Amino acid sequence: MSSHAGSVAVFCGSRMGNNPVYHRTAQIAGEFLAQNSVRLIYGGGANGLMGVVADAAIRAGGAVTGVIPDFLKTREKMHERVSELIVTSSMHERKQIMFTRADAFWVLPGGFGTFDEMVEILTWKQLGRHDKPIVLVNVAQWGNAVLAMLDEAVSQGFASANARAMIQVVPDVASALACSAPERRESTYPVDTL
Ligand SMILES: Nc1ncnc2c1ncn2[C@@H]1O[C@H](COP(=O)(O)O)[C@@H](O)[C@H]1O
Repeated sequence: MSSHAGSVAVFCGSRMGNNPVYHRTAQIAGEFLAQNSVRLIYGGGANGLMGVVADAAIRAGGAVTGVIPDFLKTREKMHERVSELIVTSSMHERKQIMFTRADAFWVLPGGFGTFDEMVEILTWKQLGRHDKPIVLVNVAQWGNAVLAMLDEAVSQGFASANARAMIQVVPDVASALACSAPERRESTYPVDTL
C-alpha cells in the first residue's frame, strides 16, 4: 500500500442527495478504501452519504475512524460500529483531528458542510499549511457549480491558477485513489499554527 495514502478523509453529504448514483458512489468509496487497506476518516455520522461510506467500509472489513462533535451526536446520528470513534468538544477540534490524521482528502457529493470542508482544506493548502492531495470526485457532474466558482475566482483575479490546481477533479473513485499517494508528508503543519 506504499503507493497510496494510509488514510483518506472523506467529506460528503449528511443527506443522500437526489441521484441514486451518489449512494452508489459512496458505497464504492467505502469498499474501495477497505479493499486497498486505506483507513477511512470521516465525520462519524450514520446519516446520508456519510453513513453509506462508513457502512460500506465496515462491511468490507476496513478500518474506520469517525470524528464527531458532541453537539452533533444526535443530529447526525453518531455511528456506533466504527473501529474508532472520537467525540470532540467542537467543530474546530473535529476538523483539526480529521486534518491531522488524513494523508489525503476526497470530496464526494454533499451540501454546505461538504463545501465548507473542501474550501477550508483547499485554502490551508493555498496558504502552505499542508501539501496533501485533495480530490473531488465529480460523479454525475455534481461538483460543476462549485468548481465554476473556483474558476471564476481565478478569472476575476482573486486566486492564482496554481491554487486552483491544488484540487484535482476526477470522474470516479478508482481515479481518486490513484491521485491519493502521499506527497511531502513532512510538510504537514499542526492546524494551531494557522
Ligand atoms: N461549518 C462546518 N464546518 C465543518 N463541517 C461542517 C460544517 N457544517 C457542516 N459540516 C459538516 O459537514 C458534513 C456534511 O454536511 P452537508 O451539509 O450534509 O454537506 C456534516 O458532518 C456536517 O456536520
